[in-house]
Amino acid sequence: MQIETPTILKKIVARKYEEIIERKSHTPYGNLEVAASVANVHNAPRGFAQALRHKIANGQAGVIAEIKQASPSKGVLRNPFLPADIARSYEKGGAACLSVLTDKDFFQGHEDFLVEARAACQLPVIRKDFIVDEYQVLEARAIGADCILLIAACLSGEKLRALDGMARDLGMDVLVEVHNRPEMELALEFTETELLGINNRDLHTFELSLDHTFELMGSVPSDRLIVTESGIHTRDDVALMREKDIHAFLVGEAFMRADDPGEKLAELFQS
Ligand SMILES: O=P(O)(O)OC[C@@H](O)[C@@H](O)c1c[nH]c2ccccc12
Repeated sequence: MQIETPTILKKIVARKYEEIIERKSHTPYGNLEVAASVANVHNAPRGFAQALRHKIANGQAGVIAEIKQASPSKGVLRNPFLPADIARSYEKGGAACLSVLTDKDFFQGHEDFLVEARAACQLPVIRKDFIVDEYQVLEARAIGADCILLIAACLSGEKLRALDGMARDLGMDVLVEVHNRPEMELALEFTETELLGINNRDLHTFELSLDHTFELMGSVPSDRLIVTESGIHTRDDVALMREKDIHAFLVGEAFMRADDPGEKLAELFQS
């Protein structure tokens, strides 16, 4: 199946392929394999999906709290930006998991931010990046990631299958992100993912509508966990989702703009 790749995403992914070539010449695959097996001893996967399920089983929302300095649509979101402090604040505020942007060129992220954030708390962490190559999956585990994001809009079915399988072999969970029906079908056909992210942000236009989640949720098998992504800003947004039986959330901007991100999390999600 051929899926149209949105424009900004095209730009990001084109740059990503260049970046991967640079990285491969700097750190050979073999070195990363060693680093990944060391990580499996010293930074064993913390169970990302399990942490979400655990919160939800206790009647709470499962919140993946994002650590993101900037975004292409909103520019700089937080300054100063201290990943370890933010991680501790999120843990205190009741987050289930963390999401750390590692893309440099478009989100001002860095692998070090993931390492610092994870070391500062007990929470499982997803590497948030544009993953299109096995090298990045290995790299994710090498820096301690517990989960990776795979964006269906920039991957073929075969590539999705390969990257999903590799992440699982390394002990990580996978969050597959979709934002329309063909992408949803691709995710369900080619991956074994338990976690299906529905992005409320249209990657063509940056336009946001929580209706994306409602429109797509009906085609998700009941054994999967839907994560509603982007554009959650108020207690009303949260209540609306929970009324429709959506209990897992990925939230960035609303927390990043708050003085105390963890306090903001508690304010939005405490019942
Ligand atoms: O900041 P928001 O609107 O709360 O959104 C968080 C998250 O969903 C968003 O950062 C995101 C969703 N999918 C992505 C893919 C790549 C980079 C970023 C993202």
